[in-house]
Amino acid sequence: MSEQPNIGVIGMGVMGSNLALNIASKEYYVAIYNRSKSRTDKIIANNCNKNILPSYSIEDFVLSLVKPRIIFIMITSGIYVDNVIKELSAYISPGDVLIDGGNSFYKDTMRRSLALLKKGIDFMGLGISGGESGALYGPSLMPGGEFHAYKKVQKVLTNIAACIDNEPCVTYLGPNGAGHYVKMVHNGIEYGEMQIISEIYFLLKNVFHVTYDNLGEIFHHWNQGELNSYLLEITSRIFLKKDMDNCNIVDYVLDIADSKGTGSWMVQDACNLQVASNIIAESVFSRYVSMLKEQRLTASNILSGPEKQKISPELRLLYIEKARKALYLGKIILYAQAFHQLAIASNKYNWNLNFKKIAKIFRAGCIIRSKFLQRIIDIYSQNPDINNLMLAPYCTTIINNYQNMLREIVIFGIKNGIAMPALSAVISYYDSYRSKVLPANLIQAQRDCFGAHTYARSDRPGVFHTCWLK
Ligand SMILES: NC(=O)C1=CN([C@@H]2O[C@H](COP(=O)(O)OP(=O)(O)OC[C@H]3O[C@@H](n4cnc5c(N)ncnc54)[C@H](OP(=O)(O)O)[C@@H]3O)[C@@H](O)[C@H]2O)C=CC1
Ligand SMILES: O=C(CO)[C@H](O)[C@H](O)COP(=O)(O)O
Repeated sequence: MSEQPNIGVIGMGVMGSNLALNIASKEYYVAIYNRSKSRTDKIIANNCNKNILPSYSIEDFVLSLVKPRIIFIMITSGIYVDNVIKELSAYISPGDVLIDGGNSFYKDTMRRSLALLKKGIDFMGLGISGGESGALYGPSLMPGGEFHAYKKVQKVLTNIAACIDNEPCVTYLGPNGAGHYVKMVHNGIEYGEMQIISEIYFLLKNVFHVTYDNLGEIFHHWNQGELNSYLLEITSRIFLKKDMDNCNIVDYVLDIADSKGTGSWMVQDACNLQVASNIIAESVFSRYVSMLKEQRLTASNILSGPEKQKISPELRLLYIEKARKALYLGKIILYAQAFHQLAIASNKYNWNLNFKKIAKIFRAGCIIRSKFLQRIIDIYSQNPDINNLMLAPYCTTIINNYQNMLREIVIFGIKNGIAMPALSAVISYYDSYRSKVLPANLIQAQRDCFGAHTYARSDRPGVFHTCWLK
């Protein structure tokens, strides 16, 4: 080990502290710095035998590191990252590498890369997934930046990343904002999966009267098959978690979902790219509706819904299996949308994203790790240029077998007054995507009628305008 730290980490919150410990555990000497001293002191007090050197000013922190310096910035995203970069700029030197490992907006990363490149500083936007245990034991890493900068940090990233089948869950993704874009899409998928799982849970609980204990068992059972995923696994365990009075804690968790921005960025970006990521949009909007708790309480006493159906035990069993299939189908179409958005963004920004490699680094360490990712890898191995994952033979077979179950589940939810925004979005997107003809002809005619926007015809080439009201 060198006498001076060779890696630095700024930000000793959940992610930064665990990442620093992970790096230190791989025989690096790590310098740490946190805005508030107390967090730094806590890390040092709890890890006195580790290769960690605390600093209490940015200047001391930077000057403690051997050149070329590798500095991870692990702080709250937004303007704070600009402020920290500004503070660092007074002490760092050309050739040093700054790595922003937070959930930064990819356009901020593009801007920061360009500005720092002019000063000879390499900047990488690094998506990190895995939460606190991932950061500590091995996350999935999504690096974007100049390739020569990646080469400087490749070893440490490879050493700290999760590993599966002897392959580290890190790969160079592309220049500037590519890494943070992929992380944003990862989070969009995370939102979508959490939402469709929640819709299924809510239907089973409120219409089929499945208890939390049974939900835990059912989800655990589902997790043994094609639906296997980290999110399903933690969900089954959440259902079963009891407090001291033997009550299921989840029952007492307030139904207001928070969000920190990545989901809404993905949806805003989908609109900018004109990509129909409606499942993720509904997942984001559902969190916003959940925030209207007071209004919902008032409305629940004023606005009526349907009577809930009475369910026989046989029907209950039948529908639980249909729900499993609806969930898997929802997941497949969610991924189809997310990877489509990635493809369009990759073209727009010339990132040349490799979708097979992206699916590979999602397989371990990260929040969306699941069995289905191997299917995606197989699909892109066979056809790297596939337009939409739904068109791959594996997905087509599942879709054709399961689509009626999804319909039944969504109809069942609607009939019983249970909102299913994301799963409804899945079936609507699916039906639109497979339609030879859509009602867009009428929209074009309306646009031409009120705004003389013109239209194309299906029977002959040209641009047309009609005086519709004369
Ligand atoms: N938690 C998670 O599961 C994941 C989080 N991320 C991302 O990683 C980043 C860090 O998240 P996390 O560790 O959870 O956050 P925490 O809230 O646990 O910690 C935030 C850290 O940022 C520092 N900070 C905040 N504002 C400033 C500022 N103005 N100047 C300097 N430092 C500041 C805090 O310092 P202080 O102690 O002084 O307040 C603290 O060290 C975020 O971008 C987050 O989105 C990415 C993947 C997963
Ligand atoms: O990046 C993450 C996981 O991958 C973070 O946990 C992020 O905070 C999750 O997003 P949100 O807080 O909006 O639910």
